[in-house]
Amino acid sequence: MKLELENIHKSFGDKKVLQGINYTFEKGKIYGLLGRNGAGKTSLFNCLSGEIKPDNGGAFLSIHEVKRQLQDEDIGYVYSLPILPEFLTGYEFVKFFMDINKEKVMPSTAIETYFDLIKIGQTDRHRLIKSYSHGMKNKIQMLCVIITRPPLILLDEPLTSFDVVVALEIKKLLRDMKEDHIIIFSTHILQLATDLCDELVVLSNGQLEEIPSSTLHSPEFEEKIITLLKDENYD
Ligand SMILES: Nc1ncnc2c1ncn2[C@@H]1O[C@H](COP(=O)(O)OP(=O)(O)OP(=O)(O)O)[C@@H](O)[C@H]1O
Repeated sequence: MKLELENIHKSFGDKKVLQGINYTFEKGKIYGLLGRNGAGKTSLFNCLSGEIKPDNGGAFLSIHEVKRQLQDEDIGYVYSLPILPEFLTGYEFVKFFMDINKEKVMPSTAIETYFDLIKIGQTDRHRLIKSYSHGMKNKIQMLCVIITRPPLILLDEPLTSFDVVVALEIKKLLRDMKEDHIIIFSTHILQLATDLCDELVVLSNGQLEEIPSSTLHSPEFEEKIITLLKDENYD
């Protein structure tokens, strides 16, 4: 399975954010997406998820050599600012989510098991989402991805809001899931990127550039990334 991005452009007014994104992501790998503040990482994710429409270009999923347009249901997106119904309890929301995705939920997995996995305790699962911390809301979003297991998983800066125990758990889970999924996550934390990712791509000046995997664990890695990111043009 491959995700092929072809010539994606996006501008907001005069600001050219994405200027011809061409890249092929493959299943079996976790990709780290790096870029400076305002480089366009969230815009790229939003173009893929259909939140915003690119001005040009498109995204395609190839499964067993059959290529088709990427569709909403192919994507699990964990937003950096979680969007959840605040008037429901965590339990009510997850139950609802499992009900509407009945055909994708593993029948043997109970809702309680999912909450145990993300370490939201008995009392908290029955509290309103509006009272949840940022990290707890992110855990619920992450759970939605875990429940439906879509082929493409986009994670916008999620792990930084998890406590160390959950972050470790989620990292393990992502490593297990990568065999059957394309996982792309954006982060500003270089150590997390090198620790978790098989490939790193940098979004700079509106384009995606791959960092050779040989550099990933080399002593010059940090310096090379900083140099690359410093090249970003600002206007
Ligand atoms: N809806 C919008 N309207 C106007 N400008 C936008 C909109 N969305 C994003 N931008 C602009 O596009 C640029 C890229 O923003 P984006 O959020 O994609 O960057 P990012 O790489 O995710 O940044 P960060 O690392 O700070 O989260 C920024 O200059 C931002 O102000």
